[in-house]
Amino acid sequence: MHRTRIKICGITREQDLHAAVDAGADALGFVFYPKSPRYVTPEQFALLARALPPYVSSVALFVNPTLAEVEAVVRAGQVSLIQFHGDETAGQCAAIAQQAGRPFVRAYRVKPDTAASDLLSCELAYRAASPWFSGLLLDAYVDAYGGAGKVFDWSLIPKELAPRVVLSGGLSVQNATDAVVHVRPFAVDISSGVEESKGIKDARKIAAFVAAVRAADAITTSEPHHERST
Ligand SMILES: O=C(O)c1ccccc1NCC(=O)[C@H](O)[C@H](O)COP(=O)(O)O
Repeated sequence: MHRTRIKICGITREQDLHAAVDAGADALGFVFYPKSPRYVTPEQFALLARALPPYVSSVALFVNPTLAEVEAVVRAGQVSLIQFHGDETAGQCAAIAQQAGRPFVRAYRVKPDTAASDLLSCELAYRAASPWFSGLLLDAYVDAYGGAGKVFDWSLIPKELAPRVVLSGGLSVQNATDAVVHVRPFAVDISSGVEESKGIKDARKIAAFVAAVRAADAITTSEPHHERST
């Protein structure tokens, strides 16, 4: 049975970390962008990371970081993966990931006029730039670097790319089935859709989202690929 990986992003409290782990999340995201309402300091992360159980990945999110900023987080607590959300070039991501000794995901903010070839060539360029490149996270292009709760047009995602991407941007329990059944991404990522307020997660929304994704996985396992509705 296909199992869509799930990342719950923007964790700021230990109770929310436990809620996400208990619900069955595969990865937790921690935001190190000071302007974000979900920002945690390396010191806060150090305490949160000690509560992570084995085999749950921790993803450290940055916007145009220096190597020193990334290394401070990697030293503070267990970081499985770096996620770049700013205007970093492939070379900058590669250099920081190499120095930090961590794989990385490149966030790509999809515009209405983004072509399939843009996404495919971006993935190719990053794969060529670094053995530490893990994949693309596709998010909506809005006036924020991330965490905006906005959906982009999923029909822009090339079918051959979908199984390798993290689908992000405005996901919720309401659109989780559509996302999994019609896009069939490797993973989904959610922040706003499981919050009671920015940075404060709602355990019931987390559990409902994970359950919806798992139910959709059961559908895709039993049925051929559906044409996308959006
Ligand atoms: O979440 C933030 O506040 C944030 C700030 C700056 C850069 C990235 C940020 N989040 C990145 C994520 O991976 C979010 O989960 C992703 O953008 C989806 O967010 P949402 O649309 O709210 O589910």
